[in-house]
Amino acid sequence: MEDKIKVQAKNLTKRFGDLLVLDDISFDVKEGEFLCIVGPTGCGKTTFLNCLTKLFDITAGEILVDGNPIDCKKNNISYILQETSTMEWLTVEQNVRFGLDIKKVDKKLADERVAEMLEIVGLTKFKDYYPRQLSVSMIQRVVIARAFATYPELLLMDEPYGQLDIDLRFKLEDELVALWKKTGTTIIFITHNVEEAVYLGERIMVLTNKPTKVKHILPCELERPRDVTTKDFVDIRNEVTDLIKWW
Ligand SMILES: Nc1ncnc2c1ncn2[C@@H]1O[C@H](COP(=O)(O)OP(=O)(O)OP(=O)(O)O)[C@@H](O)[C@H]1O
Repeated sequence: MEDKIKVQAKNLTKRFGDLLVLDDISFDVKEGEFLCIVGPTGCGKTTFLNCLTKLFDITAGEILVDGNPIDCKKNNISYILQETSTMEWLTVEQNVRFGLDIKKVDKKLADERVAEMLEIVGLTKFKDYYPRQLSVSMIQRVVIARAFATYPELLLMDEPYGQLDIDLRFKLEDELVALWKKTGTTIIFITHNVEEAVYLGERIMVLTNKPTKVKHILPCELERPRDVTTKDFVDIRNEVTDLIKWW
């Protein structure tokens, strides 16, 4: 069976005045895929996400979700940024439930979803805590559980773990993979970190310097959980590292 295309960038161009940032970019993201995007600082990774969510107007070309321009009322999209945080005045459980309430999901299903999400990220015992009582890692877990609770069709992640130390990052990445498998969500994950891209992605898209084009898209079909010390892992990591020698 042919893979269904979830997101399609067609000849996407974005300028800010005279500054050409995205230069005629075309690529597809398959439904249920985990795509990692790596590219040099300032090449337009965040700009791409902002074009996708219609925060920015596109100069030329288009981005389609399921073959149509995105409709933020109809499409169920979650977005996690580096600085995304919890809602301080809500408990862990209420934070995770937030999107379900907005979407007026039936109470029984919402209860099940919240319980399921809290279980996967290991926060069941802390469901009545407030964010101020939690560690940094627990807050990150609330954020991710909240993002997945509605089983979004598309999750956009912009350097969510850039500031975290490596042990914690690996744990959160494993939970992210577990949630992705559980929900079947299509994920577009932006990172500067090549190892993180190879640990997570099913394909890795490497961008050039501005004006930005797609330099290469590599498959990354390693078994999960991935082991960063295996030859296959190191080979892909080296290949991506060679591709991102932007200088
Ligand atoms: N609203 C805006 N107005 C004008 N220029 C902008 C705007 N947003 C982004 N830019 C410019 O577009 C380029 C791409 O920025 P963007 O933040 O998308 O890059 P990035 O790849 O996400 O960067 P980083 O790796 O630092 O996260 C930069 O040169 C930036 O200065």
